[in-house]
Amino acid sequence: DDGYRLWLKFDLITNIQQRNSYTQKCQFIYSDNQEAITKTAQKELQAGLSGLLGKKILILTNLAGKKGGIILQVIQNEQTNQLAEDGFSIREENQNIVIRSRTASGVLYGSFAFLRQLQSGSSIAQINITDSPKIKYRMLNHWDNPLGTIERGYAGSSLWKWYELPEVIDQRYIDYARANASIGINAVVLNNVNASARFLTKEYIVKVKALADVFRPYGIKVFLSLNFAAPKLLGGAKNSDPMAPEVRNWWKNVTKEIYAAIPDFGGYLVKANSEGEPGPQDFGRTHADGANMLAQAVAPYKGIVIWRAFVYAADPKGDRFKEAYKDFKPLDGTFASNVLVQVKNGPIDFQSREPFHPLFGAMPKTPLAMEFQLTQEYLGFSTNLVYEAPLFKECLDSDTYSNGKGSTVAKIVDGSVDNHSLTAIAGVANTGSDRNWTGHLMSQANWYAFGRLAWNHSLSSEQIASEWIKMSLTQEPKAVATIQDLMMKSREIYVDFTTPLGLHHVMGQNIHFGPEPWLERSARPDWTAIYYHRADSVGLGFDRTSKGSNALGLYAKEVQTQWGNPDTCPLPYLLWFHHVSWNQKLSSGKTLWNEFSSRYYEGVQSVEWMQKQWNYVQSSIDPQIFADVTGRLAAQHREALNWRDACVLYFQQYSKQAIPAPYQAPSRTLDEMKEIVRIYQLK
Ligand SMILES: CO[C@H]1[C@H](O)[C@@H](O)[C@H](O)O[C@@H]1C(=O)O
Repeated sequence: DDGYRLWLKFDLITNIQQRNSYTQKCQFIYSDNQEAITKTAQKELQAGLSGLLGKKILILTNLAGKKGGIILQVIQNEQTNQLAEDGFSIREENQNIVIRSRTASGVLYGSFAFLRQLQSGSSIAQINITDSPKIKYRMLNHWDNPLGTIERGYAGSSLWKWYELPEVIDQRYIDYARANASIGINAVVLNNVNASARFLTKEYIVKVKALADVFRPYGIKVFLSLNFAAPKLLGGAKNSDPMAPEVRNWWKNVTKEIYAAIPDFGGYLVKANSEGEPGPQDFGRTHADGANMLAQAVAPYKGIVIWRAFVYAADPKGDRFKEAYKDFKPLDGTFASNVLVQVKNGPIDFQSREPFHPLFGAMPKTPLAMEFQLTQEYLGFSTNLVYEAPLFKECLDSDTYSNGKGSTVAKIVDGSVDNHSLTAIAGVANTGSDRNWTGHLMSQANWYAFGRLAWNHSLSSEQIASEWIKMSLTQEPKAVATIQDLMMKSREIYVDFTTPLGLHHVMGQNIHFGPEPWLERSARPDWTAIYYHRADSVGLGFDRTSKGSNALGLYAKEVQTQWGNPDTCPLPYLLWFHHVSWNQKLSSGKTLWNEFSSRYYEGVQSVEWMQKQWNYVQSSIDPQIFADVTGRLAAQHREALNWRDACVLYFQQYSKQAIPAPYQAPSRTLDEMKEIVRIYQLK
């Protein structure tokens, strides 16, 4: 069905003139390279072209001077040496279209890029495209658990059926690999960073190998998240101290076993000393000690270690914003050369809007990987339409000024500012066993956008949306424009009805899709809402200037200037950095209270606007998809009303001011809202 096929639909092109013009140039496929990945490229081209053109396109075994077809060429020459590894060119030469790269993977990406031209109706006359990935490892991180659940997964259960593997190979594994390859994703971490040690057992290594064998012909490397206490849990070691020879040996041996089964295994992803996970600090060692021990174990096989910087200690008087910086910045320059430190886009935790993480630009001697979250933990799960490309771009385009103007986060991550060739970007996957993969059909666009931006972070959100819509939903120009507009506004709309003006972390303790701004008690002080919003009779927001926590001081001077003055700080970041009084006039001309409370109402109205816009495109959309998205928008509207009523009523207790005209006070009371949230969270 339509949802399952993602953006790889390849239905017959109905415009006959256009189809004929393509057919003329796509009469056959030929390759003189027979690597497995090149064969995949041939097969994908054949399937795609045959669907689009409505006739079987043959794969030739002998070119014999034929013209009018597609030639795949893996070759090292002056031209391909100009491209990054896996870069490609697509050119018309001697009346054939040549897709050329230094690597078979490059030819595969070129083939999908070529298909994309046809799928979106672009001209291929005198085609001349060169394209190279800006980042080396373009990864999905699955937070999948061995028993099939997914941490923060909202699209069904895990794709990996561990109990059936290695004997049973589900067709879905192959379809998943195709989808990734089509957007340039070349690495996959199979399991949750809150990791079970069982993935390092013999029993599981053969299962992982089975998946690696499926993914290899699509150019995808497999990684595992590891449990740092595994030597003790599995190996019977006394403890897991990374300086203990017994422990180091254990890792060496298990790594050897993995590489014996999977020679191109990518390496390890590690969450250590974070949220209760074990780590080197348990033994008085540093993150670098832990990472370097593992780096040494994988180095003989050219593996890498990706060490997460998502750490924060329980200090009720401190500022969680600063924790990772405090732990990691001093370690810059002490990591082995095959270690990357993976940093979330923002300093807290995947909120609907965060300033960029202050570690970007602060560790020039260490390659930093970006971690985005595709799964919508704080973006309305799978009932809310939130197109994430603008969120990703906002972070990637932020200037750290670490090495002068233009040292954007993107250029830190792609290695160009500090001259790193080991580079990576990760997206926490939003896939699951649902028929349409992502729960909300429109969330497929987030998977797609992540892949496209991982390849080329300078693409615009608009362009990516338009590509995706044309391949996934419709090519009817008015519908494309309407849906694109709706997607482009969707993230800001979500921010408005949940956490406007830089408010953050006021979601339910358990229901991250709903509000709980009144939350005062939690297992950890820095998990409560009141820790973050700091509402009082004077105003609202977390003072992170030098008069407050001074988290702002972690950024370059230029950034401090941008955000440090409450009168000039852009409104989207205001409450991230300032405690602003309720009556303060903002740059919008309204007082804080009026602007803040109005945003909730405008946000709800905007959801109604999205519903209307979606209705306009009905005739251009597959009926099942149309109905499903219609239903989800209605659910989103219900949730938006909950956010609005809960938040304006709660914060009104502090502002003690009326809801500004023309808006009307909610018809529900604060106690009623608390009861709704309480019941949601009952076990
Ligand atoms: C995997 O655990 C997650 C946790 O579920 C999630 O609420 C938070 O976003 O971050 C953690 C992390 O990124 O480690």
